[in-house]
Amino acid sequence: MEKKRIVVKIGSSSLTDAKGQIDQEKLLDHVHALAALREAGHEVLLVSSGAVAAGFSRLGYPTRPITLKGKQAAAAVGQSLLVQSYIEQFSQFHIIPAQILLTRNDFSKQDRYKNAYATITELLERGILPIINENDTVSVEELTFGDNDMLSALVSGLVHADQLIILTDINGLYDSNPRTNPLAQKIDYLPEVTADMLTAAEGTGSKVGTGGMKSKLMAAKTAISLGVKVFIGLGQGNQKLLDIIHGNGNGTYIGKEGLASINNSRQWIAFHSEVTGTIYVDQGAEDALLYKGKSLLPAGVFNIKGSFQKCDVVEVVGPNGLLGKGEVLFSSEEMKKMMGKRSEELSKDEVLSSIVVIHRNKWVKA
Ligand SMILES: Nc1ncnc2c1ncn2[C@@H]1O[C@H](COP(=O)(O)OP(=O)(O)O)[C@@H](O)[C@H]1O
Ligand SMILES: N[C@@H](CCC(=O)OP(=O)(O)O)C(=O)O
Repeated sequence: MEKKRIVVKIGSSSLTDAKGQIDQEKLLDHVHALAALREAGHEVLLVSSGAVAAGFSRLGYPTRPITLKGKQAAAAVGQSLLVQSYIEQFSQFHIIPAQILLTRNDFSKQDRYKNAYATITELLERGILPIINENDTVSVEELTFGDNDMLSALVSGLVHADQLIILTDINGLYDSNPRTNPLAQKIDYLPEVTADMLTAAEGTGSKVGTGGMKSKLMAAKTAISLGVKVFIGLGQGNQKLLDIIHGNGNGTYIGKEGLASINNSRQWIAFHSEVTGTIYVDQGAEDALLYKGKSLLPAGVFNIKGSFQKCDVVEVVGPNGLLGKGEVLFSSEEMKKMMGKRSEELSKDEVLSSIVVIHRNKWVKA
């Protein structure tokens, strides 16, 4: 049997009740299934929502709070209750969980991103089961992942998972919301996430969850572009996750077979980096970058905008518009002196150790 790396995301509605209590029976069902997946030899990471939903009633809120401070306070209480339940339930299977709380900044700063990867890999190598959630108590609205569906997609890419399983309270994607349209048809397989599908998934989800089906589909789109196939749906009993990875799950499978994984440098540039400048290139450079798989050389650059440092990420614009993003090997000041010059002229300059502006391994197409 081939050992797989699986990320399982469990939504609030699959862990808690509407009154704001952890549903221990539901949680135990998930724990059983996660343990069975490991027992079968697979590596497992869990992205668990439910902190706000598990915490709000203890603070005296009648429903899930809507203010930022209310959600953060509820998450602070609920996260520890959740992890306490996981530790207790996993102990029956001799599985040691590790709590990892991430913020958007942990992805956008490259050193933190690399560090998160190293730590998670170390935990997996030592047989620990990482339980990941957003660090809700310190995340501010503009700096969040949006929801845990997107967090789970980004985590799947980071760890090069074979599959992302999003467990929710409905058996997959329908062509319109089945809670409001009794004629809605279930979709068993989706090769890719289209704009039409995103429209079909509009509408709010449960009272305790956040994003509804649309946020799951947007996450699926991201996971697929990171090379990870996705399942969205539900199941019951300890075999449910094994059934899902064997193609017998009750839900929607998304993504074609044989998706290519993307290395972490490229993932970081494409999805997490902050762009600090723009480089304008001519037709020859556009062809080299887009169709010939080559690095960008100074001769093809005719203008730059913004102030950037070596190793910053910049956008590259060609005669036909935005081409992509890449890690630049010279600062904007150095670039001003270099642009338009042919490599032979530049290599005479001993100050410059390299004449590549953006290396092809640190470049991603738009
Ligand atoms: N096209 C659709 N297909 C399936 N579910 C949909 C669709 N549009 C909206 N939904 C809603 O999305 C809900 C799942 O999202 P949500 O409650 O946020 O789950 P979770 O808490 O698991 O993240 C479903 O219960 C359903 O009401
Ligand atoms: N970090 C939040 C996640 C909220 C969230 O995305 O919930 P869900 O839509 O149920 O996955 C929490 O733990 O409550």
